Amino acid sequence: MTVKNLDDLLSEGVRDRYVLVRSDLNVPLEGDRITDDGRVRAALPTIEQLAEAGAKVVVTAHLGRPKGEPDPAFTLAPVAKRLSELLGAEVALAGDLVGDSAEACTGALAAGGVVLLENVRFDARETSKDAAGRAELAAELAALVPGGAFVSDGFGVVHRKQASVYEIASVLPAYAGGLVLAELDVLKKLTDDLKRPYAVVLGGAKVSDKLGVIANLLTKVDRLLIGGGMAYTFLKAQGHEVGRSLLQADQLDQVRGFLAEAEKRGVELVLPVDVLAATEFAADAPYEVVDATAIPADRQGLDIGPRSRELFAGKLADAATVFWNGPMGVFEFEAFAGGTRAVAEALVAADAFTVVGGGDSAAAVRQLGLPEDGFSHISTGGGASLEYLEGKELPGVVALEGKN
Ligand SMILES: Nc1ncnc2c1ncn2[C@@H]1O[C@H](COP(=O)(O)OP(=O)(O)O)[C@@H](O)[C@H]1O
Ligand SMILES: O=C(OP(=O)(O)O)[C@H](O)COP(=O)(O)O
Repeated sequence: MTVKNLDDLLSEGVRDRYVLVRSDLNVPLEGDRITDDGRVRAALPTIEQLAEAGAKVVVTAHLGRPKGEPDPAFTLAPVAKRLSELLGAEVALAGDLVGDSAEACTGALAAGGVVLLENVRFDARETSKDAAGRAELAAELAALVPGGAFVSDGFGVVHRKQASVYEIASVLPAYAGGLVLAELDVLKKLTDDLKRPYAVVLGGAKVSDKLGVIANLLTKVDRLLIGGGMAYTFLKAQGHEVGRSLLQADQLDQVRGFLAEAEKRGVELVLPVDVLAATEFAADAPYEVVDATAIPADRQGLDIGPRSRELFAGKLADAATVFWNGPMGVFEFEAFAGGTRAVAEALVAADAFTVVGGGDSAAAVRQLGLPEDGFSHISTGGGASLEYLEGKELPGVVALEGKN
């Protein structure tokens, strides 16, 4: 891979030069309170190095999945505030992405200053399927930073073929940021120097996205443990009722295929045997422990149950390598955090190379008070890590290759 990196850019000299940085600042929020600032902290070193070298730093990032138009619920304002605190210098938030406010803010930047553009997904062209639309937005972003360079540092989003991740690298001299390189370096160990048994644990709520990686993972892993919101599509595919639990009804056939393929390949596919079935999606919802095969029609599974926790921990105890993405339940609610805690504790206890990936999974580990050094690596990217482990090319990395 011939990719220029941040050090190359710094050694070219950036004083008074614009640098557009794509970071992943997609943090969990409760109202306007950031519940875990891990991604902001992870983005900091690149921004700091560029500012210290006298660049005019323009940061672009997304928050959540707004519908391609401005939506105050997804403003990056809390992130700009946190970034300012961590940086110890004011980071202005432009009121838009490529409009008058962005032009004014970037135009007023002094050497060493940092500006954050408003949520890049407020513009429908960012995530558009139409490459011409994405290219147009990339050109508008580039116009904000005349004579500038681009640093790709948002590891959590490198699997997305989006304007600020992919097309932008064709219109500005492009460099890989330290975070992207560091993350790829660790993940390489899971592909090039893999110790077996190799277990992957999947959960979380981005079920449709992450079902897509399973076909490939089945060719690589010894054990696949499925919990979280992902488990119910598997239970349903086995013919069980899942009540009002999260379900990807249009992918049941695909999941039946995974079950058959796992059996054929001798991959141990482990599903929950019991779940906490709640009356509603709420922190104080009444719930009961039920067999995973007998979820009442009016209930939804919000966590894996005690027998499943033991089962999962047992399957992880003698693994040599574990990759985990996606909480086992709605860990944000104390009553439904036990399954996630059990898996996290099993990883800490295991004598294995352990990687946790994903915004919420990493947040869960920290919020539940587990020691960060109990894991070999905590990655900022869930989907990005999974697609790398699948052996897929990551658009945000491909875009950097052979540039400059
Ligand atoms: N059984 C479940 N039902 C609904 N949501 C769930 C369930 N289990 C986990 N979740 C939710 O999944 C979310 C995280 O999913 P995801 O974004 O896929 O993980 P990550 O950010 O680590 O990649 C959390 O907010 C959690 O509440
Ligand atoms: O949170 C993210 O990914 P993750 O949940 O897979 O870790 C990234 O910010 C990417 O967000 P997206 O999945 O909405 O493209």
